[in-house]
Amino acid sequence: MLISDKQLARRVQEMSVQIERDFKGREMVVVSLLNGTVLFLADLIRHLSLPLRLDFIGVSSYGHGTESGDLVFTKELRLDVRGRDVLLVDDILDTGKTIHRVLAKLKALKPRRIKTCVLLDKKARRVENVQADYVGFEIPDYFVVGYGLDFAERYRNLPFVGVLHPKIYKANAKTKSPYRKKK
Ligand SMILES: O=P(O)(O)OC[C@H]1O[C@H](OP(=O)(O)OP(=O)(O)O)[C@H](O)[C@@H]1O
Ligand SMILES: Nc1nc2[nH]cnc2c(=O)[nH]1
Repeated sequence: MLISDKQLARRVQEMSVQIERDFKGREMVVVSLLNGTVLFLADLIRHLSLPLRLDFIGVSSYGHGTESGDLVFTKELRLDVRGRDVLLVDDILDTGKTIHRVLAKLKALKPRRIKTCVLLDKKARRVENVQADYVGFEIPDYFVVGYGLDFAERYRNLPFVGVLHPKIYKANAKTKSPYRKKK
């Protein structure tokens, strides 16, 4: 275990206080990245008493492994963010490729401002020059699972953040993808 459920709860609450202070006075649009943010997002927004609208972008690049690959968009944003204050939420900032691409996509929609919020920041593997405005925890270079984060779609339901033992992903390296085959 790297971060316990109690530590997560305390930090998420602290982050919500910071966000409320910065977004006061205007309705915000929370844009959350699927699938990894489910638990973090649910806990974060229940602490926000500001008016907000919520939408999702589906984006995936890790497939069933532990290395970033091609980025695939699985769901597009539906809310209009033009002129709006946007809070972009993701579970982890690692190479930065996901947030970098999503930010470019969002900026093209002309929001008034975008702030980024991530639960975990793994600086050691950064490839793109991106930083988040709100960070829950900086973590070392481990492949982590739980509290929404998966390995091959498993472990998202763990209430804490844990480090995946290398023997698990090494053993899985030769197994089939959990995804449906394209017809
Ligand atoms: O900074 P990066 O190296 O781009 O990595 C971060 C992204 O990787 C994970 O997504 P994943 O592709 O595993 O999809 P998921 O959210 O459905 O698990 C995670 O949820 C982030 O969005
Ligand atoms: N589950 C999981 N997804 C990631 N995406 C980028 N880094 C990670 C990680 O450490 N764990």
